[in-house]
Amino acid sequence: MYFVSPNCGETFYLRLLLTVVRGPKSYESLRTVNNVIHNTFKLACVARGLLEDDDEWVQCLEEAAIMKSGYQLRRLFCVILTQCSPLQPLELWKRFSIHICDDLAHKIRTLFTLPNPTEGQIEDYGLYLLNQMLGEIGKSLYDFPPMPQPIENWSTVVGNRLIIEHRLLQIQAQKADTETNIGRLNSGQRSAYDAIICSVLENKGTTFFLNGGAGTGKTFLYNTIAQKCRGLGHIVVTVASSGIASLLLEGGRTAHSTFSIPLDVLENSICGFTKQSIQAELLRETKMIIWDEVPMQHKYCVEAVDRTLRDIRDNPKPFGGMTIVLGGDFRQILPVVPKGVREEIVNASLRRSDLWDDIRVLTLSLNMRLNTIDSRNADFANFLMEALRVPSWYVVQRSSSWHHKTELINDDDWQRGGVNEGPPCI
Ligand SMILES: Nc1ncnc2c1ncn2[C@@H]1O[C@H](COP(=O)(O)OP(=O)(O)OP(=O)(O)O)[C@@H](O)[C@H]1O
Repeated sequence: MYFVSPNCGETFYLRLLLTVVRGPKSYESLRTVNNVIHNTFKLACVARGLLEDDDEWVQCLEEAAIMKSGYQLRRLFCVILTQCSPLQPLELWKRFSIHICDDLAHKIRTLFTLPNPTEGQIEDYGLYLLNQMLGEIGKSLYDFPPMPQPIENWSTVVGNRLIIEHRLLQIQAQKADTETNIGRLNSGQRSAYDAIICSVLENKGTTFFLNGGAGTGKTFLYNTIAQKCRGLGHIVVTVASSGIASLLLEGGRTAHSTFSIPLDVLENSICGFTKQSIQAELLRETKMIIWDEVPMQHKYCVEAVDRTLRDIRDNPKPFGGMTIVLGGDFRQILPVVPKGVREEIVNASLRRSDLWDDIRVLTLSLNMRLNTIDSRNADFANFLMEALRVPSWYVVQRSSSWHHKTELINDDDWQRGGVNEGPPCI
């Protein structure tokens, strides 16, 4: 018998019935249980006790509703629909829609200037957003009967939802006290800030690499720059290579989800969205991209984004002529190359990319996390920096062929943009 995935809906339930009903003469006879003709194969399966109930998903949503936001619950509901084949999705929706849509009254008031949205409108907008999320993975609410469809065509009012999300960030930035944060920048952060803001305001399209060890205030600077530019009405896309780091950035997402970077990225890969998509429209409107923790990303990921931006913005300059702030610390995690040897890992680094030649490096060196007024803290911070810069001075050498110079983080090397022989860096 052919394999049918549980995601195939009625076809799956038909197949399930065919495995248990003896000698069926018609589709109707398959749907008949105890002389009752059921409307769908799924209901016939339920009547035969072939399916489990949705208790598991009820418990999951009940627990999530206590601590998750409306957006996170919509994502979870989307996963439950697409991956878990709930028996009665409509019942789940009816039971939890109030939680799943709990942020939407505010959104409708802000986006559509509708002062008092009704419960029906809120739920309808929730269905619209759910449908959008399903659309990202090639599904729609039609695939999960009897889930209702959104009645209102919110897209004509909303436009590009990604751009709208950024407009909300701009409104927040305009209310924030950006000037106070700018005033708090130390001299290294301030000169980096000036260079980046100058590139944005004068449309220079420079690509920067903000280099700094742990605690040197990179995240603080990213957020200050993003806030300033958003306050001026520009769109700033903030991403990080890991989900945890993206949470520290205002409006941050992972680079993979924002740019739809393929999981198996290759030398000539491009991002997984078309020139007509809403992502492309957002990136054409974007003034600057801030990308944290780039050293842990394979250089092909950054190159794929560069290639895609040149294409969708019809501009042959690096990253389509947009100001880009890449950042991170080459002393921290390097790209993961499955079963890769040292050369392969080093080769996968951004520093081995052709893009590196066009990158302007800005360096932060003052550790802002430690209270350096206490000299013991300062000494410890310096020790850590040294241990990471020249690890072989602090560990027993395994081979005489190892040198004191470290790869990727060697000072001379920064000037030349090349990579020396030496032990793997931490
Ligand atoms: N100019 C500043 N004024 C006041 N506090 C600052 C300043 N810069 C950074 N900080 C604070 O110092 C701490 C470390 O900064 P941040 O997290 O930005 O460093 P980082 O370089 O991103 O570190 P990591 O690489 O570990 O993520 C944070 O608590 C941050 O709020």
